[in-house]
Amino acid sequence: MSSPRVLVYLLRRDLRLADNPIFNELAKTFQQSQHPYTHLLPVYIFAAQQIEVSGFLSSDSDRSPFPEARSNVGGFWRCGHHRAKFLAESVWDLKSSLGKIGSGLEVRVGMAGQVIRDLLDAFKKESTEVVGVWMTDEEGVEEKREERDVKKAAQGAGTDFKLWTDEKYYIDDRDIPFKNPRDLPDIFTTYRKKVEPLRSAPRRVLPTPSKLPPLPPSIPPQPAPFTIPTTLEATITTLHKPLFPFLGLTHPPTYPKNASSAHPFHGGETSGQDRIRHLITSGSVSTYKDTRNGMLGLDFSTKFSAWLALGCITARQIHSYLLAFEDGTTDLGKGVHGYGKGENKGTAAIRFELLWRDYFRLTTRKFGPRLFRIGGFKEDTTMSWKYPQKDPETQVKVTRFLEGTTGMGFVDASMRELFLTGYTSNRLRQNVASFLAKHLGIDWRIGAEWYESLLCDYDLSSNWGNWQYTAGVGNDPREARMFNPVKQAHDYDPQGEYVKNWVEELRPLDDPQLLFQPWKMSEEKRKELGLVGKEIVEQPLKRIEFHVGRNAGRGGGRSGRKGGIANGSRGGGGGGGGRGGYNGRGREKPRGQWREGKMDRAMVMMDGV
Ligand SMILES: Cc1cc2nc3c(=O)[nH]c(=O)nc-3n(C[C@H](O)[C@H](O)[C@H](O)COP(=O)(O)OP(=O)(O)OC[C@H]3O[C@@H](n4cnc5c(N)ncnc54)[C@H](O)[C@@H]3O)c2cc1C
Repeated sequence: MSSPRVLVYLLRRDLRLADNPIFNELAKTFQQSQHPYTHLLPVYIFAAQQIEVSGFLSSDSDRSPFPEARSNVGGFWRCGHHRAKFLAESVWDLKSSLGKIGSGLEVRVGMAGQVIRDLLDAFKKESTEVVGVWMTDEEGVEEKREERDVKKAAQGAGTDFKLWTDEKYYIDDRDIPFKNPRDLPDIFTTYRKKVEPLRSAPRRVLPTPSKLPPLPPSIPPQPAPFTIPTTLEATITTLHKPLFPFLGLTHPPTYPKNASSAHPFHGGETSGQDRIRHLITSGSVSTYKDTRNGMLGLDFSTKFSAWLALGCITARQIHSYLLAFEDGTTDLGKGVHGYGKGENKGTAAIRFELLWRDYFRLTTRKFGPRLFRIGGFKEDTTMSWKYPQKDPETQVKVTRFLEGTTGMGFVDASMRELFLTGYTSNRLRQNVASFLAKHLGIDWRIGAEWYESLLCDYDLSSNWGNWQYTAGVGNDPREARMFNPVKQAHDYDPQGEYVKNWVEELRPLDDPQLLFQPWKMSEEKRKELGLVGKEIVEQPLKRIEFHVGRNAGRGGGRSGRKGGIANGSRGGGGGGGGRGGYNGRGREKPRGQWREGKMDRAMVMMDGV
């Protein structure tokens, strides 16, 4: 038998078998009688700069050679418990799928360049030829550095290196209507118009391989001081070990009795695909536009984001399922509202949102490190931010913001939901970001970093781009936009069900006004509920005088807001018709009035537009 020729495929945020350009190429070449490699080694690395890996140390006396994976501004763990779990599940799901078609997946920890160097050295020692190292590209400063390091390691070992484009976005890179990233329009709508009609924009999905080259006969082990667990459960425990207790919070939110999570999903291509099929067969894709501003339940929005972020599914796969449903070309969804009837406002709205994701990714390509700077893409130095590191009062506010005890019911419920489930809806993300950046005037990057730590669906471009957008330093043409979290709560959570779900101590209250701003409670009520002395009641970080208008609350709640501002509104990133999008109906008249003590007059008080 001839000696093995190994190809290494370093997986990153492309954790899927289907519609994967590299696996597709490997499967195709492997079918040919002559192929340049005999074995394939798929490798996934828990990257030490982004995920704390000290839990993988072989013994308690070992020390990690890497600095702690903490964020720059707030010092938070960069990958918190929810995403660590979702990621481990995604890696293990792919490992299992690869195992079923004659391959497998090796897991490593460390810095990518070093891991590849160690691997190539070890193969060399046992005289195994490695013919190439392949990986897909990602936007982002660290990600680009990783690519350069891996390339250097491969070339240093005399091995070919190839960087592939991961085709997980809606519009294929080859079809973007400009070559130079600098030519990306600074306004989403301008970009959208260049790539419409969206329904015919994506390329076809690639076939799923049914057979891949085998793993090499001998695989070098993970070098000391780390040991790789052999089960999913052990991997999750290992990733979680350094993160507790409670990501550093002194008073972390506790799970309210019977609270329902909007994100009980598991990571991996298998569950991601199941989710797409579920939304088709339940008809949720057709109702999406009316429900997408909901906050409670599983299906008000697609929840595709976490799978998309890790590349477990691709945007064009979603598009292709939608096409089949709209055209009635498969039986999936047969009999369901909208089946075989062409594009409807729900399916069009999903495409529209997926394009936002593409767009934010392209802004990262255009602006590079400006993504993380306080002045944002705009390099705006005119805003005066409050920094917790410089001011103890701001530090206290930040802690209360993170723990969900600001006294602004809508914001607190969302921050608790985020901490406890790893998800919070787009509507809430906009309100939370606006509250931190515009009402409290605090360094918006604290919020972006906390989201990075906690969101299951954390995505570099969507997260930082949206935070910038809402903070007024990014790509929002109306930078003075500001959400009124009280009005938003009345509009989108008229009965206060969402706030009650997550802020348990307020559940006995019936009046939404008190749920949204508990400081409005009478002394008597405070005593009755045992809330005397509690910060959320006695020391709100913000008081907003808001008087409910005649129509407030109409049509809100779980099913979104029929006839309300939701249909024509969208704050930071993620659009709606009001910005010239699909089926926009424009903006509704404000239904309440609000006033705030020291509000910057230059700011426009927005109701969610
Ligand atoms: C401050 C802030 C931070 C955010 N951080 C992230 C993040 O880290 N990762 C992330 O995927 N999204 C982020 N978003 C965007 C959006 O909130 C989520 O994509 C969405 O809530 C995920 O739920 P869903 O999949 O049910 O969305 P749906 O409403 O069902 O939308 C379908 C898909 O469209 C894309 N999408 C929708 N809205 C946006 C948007 N505004 N920007 C970019 N893509 C969008 C997502 O891929 C989403 O899965 C952020 C938004 C804000 C305001």
